[in-house]
Amino acid sequence: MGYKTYTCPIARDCGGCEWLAVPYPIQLRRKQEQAEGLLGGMAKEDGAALEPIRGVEEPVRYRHKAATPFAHARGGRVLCGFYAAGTHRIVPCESCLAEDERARRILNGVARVAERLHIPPYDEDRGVGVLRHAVVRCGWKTDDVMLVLVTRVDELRGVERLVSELRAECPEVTTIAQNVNDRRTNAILGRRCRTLFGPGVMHDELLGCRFEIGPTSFYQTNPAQTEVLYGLAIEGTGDARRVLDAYCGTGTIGICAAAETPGMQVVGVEQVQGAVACARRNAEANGVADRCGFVAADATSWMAREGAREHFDAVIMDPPRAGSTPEFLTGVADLAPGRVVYVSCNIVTQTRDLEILRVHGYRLERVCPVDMFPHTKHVETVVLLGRELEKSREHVYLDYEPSKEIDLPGGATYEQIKAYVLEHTGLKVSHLYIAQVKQKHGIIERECYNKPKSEDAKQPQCPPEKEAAIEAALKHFKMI
Ligand SMILES: C[S@@+](CC[C@H](N)C(=O)[O-])C[C@H]1O[C@@H](n2cnc3c(N)ncnc32)[C@H](O)[C@@H]1O
Repeated sequence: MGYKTYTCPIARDCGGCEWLAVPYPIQLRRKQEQAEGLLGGMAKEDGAALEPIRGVEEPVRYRHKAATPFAHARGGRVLCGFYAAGTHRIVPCESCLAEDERARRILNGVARVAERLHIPPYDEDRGVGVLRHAVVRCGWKTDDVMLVLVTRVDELRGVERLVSELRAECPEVTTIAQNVNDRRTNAILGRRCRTLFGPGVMHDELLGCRFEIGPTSFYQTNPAQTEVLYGLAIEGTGDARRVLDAYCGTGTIGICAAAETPGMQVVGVEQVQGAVACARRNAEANGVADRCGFVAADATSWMAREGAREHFDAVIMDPPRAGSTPEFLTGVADLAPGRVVYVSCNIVTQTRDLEILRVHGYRLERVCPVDMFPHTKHVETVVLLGRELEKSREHVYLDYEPSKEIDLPGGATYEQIKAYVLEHTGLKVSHLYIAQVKQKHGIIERECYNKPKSEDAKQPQCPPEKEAAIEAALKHFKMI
């Protein structure tokens, strides 16, 4: 076929690049099909464009973060590398073509130093030993390199010697942190950190903004494709003035959006305290602190407590693989932003969550897959949703005034009525039909919702079974 393919001496054993032998254009086609398989039906129903996947020119050296576990080997040797697919057997690796060249060299250097200084690797079966993992992150637009040593215990004997040997072995490293993970879990990082050398943080740049990254902060692994991903997300906010950046990490998307859009205000919500502290410093460093605020909280609890009182024109959400929660998504729908941009690294949970937003009147407008991890089956997607209500307002209800509706004692919003009818009868009812039934019962006056664009503009009449379903909902919400 003439396609370039890549080889790796440990490809057979290492579980990392499962599609390495597949030519890159075919990998992209498979990912496109994966996105179409899960999101295609919804996109078609909503009339949204499922755009071609954004791939890369040269699918190598794209990972700027790399990690290794450690294990004992005969003769006091310390092993590091990748776990063989589906096992906890370590496959040593000299150089990985997916990673920044510095990363593996540094991780192997850590193993050599641990061996020399007799620092025992963690034994996960017995829960003993000290050194669990090392994580290295290399700057894309900077020369910063952060090394994080993950240990089972706080105390590191001979720490000064350890640091000086690591610096001699890995001169590229600009900061070293220790992270303590004392839990018997597969999660790499624990909660406690301390700086062993250098500033304890590193910096990198995305879309012209400079970001501080801490040892436990989430920061995208593939920075070049992150710019593509963020560009799509920012484009998706349209002309929004006030934006919620939910699951914001170190504030990267919101800060890039605010830096690009004069006057835009951003509220970021993130559960990792350290990442929020970085986000605040990042907003300062990029001159947008007066327009960007960050809250350390679980997104769902924040939405229930504070979010419900806010107004946003657009919501960007970028949750972890597990996706969001029904409570958060319902909270978003209640806030009724004109646009929702859902960035995801797991289309399965994204599809589940999008269904909830659709029940509340949101419709897919664009679906953009992005390849963040060549040679793997992972695909990231940016889905842009608009509010059906906005469209109907524009097209049918020129004089619609939501405040009159929402202010009614015991009243429910149009979206709540629609959701109730759908849940109890399976019928989809439009804003217009609800308005007609409300008018029939004297809840609203004609002038406030229904002014045809022209004399001959057609208004379909609510069919009897939908009228009965809407009346049941109005009774349920004690509106009639
Ligand atoms: C996929 S990352 C996205 C971060 C950021 N948007 C970026 O591009 O760097 C998901 C983020 O959600 C945070 N997170 C996970 N669960 C959360 C929750 N329940 N509430 C708030 N943030 C959460 C994680 O700590 C992580 O920073």
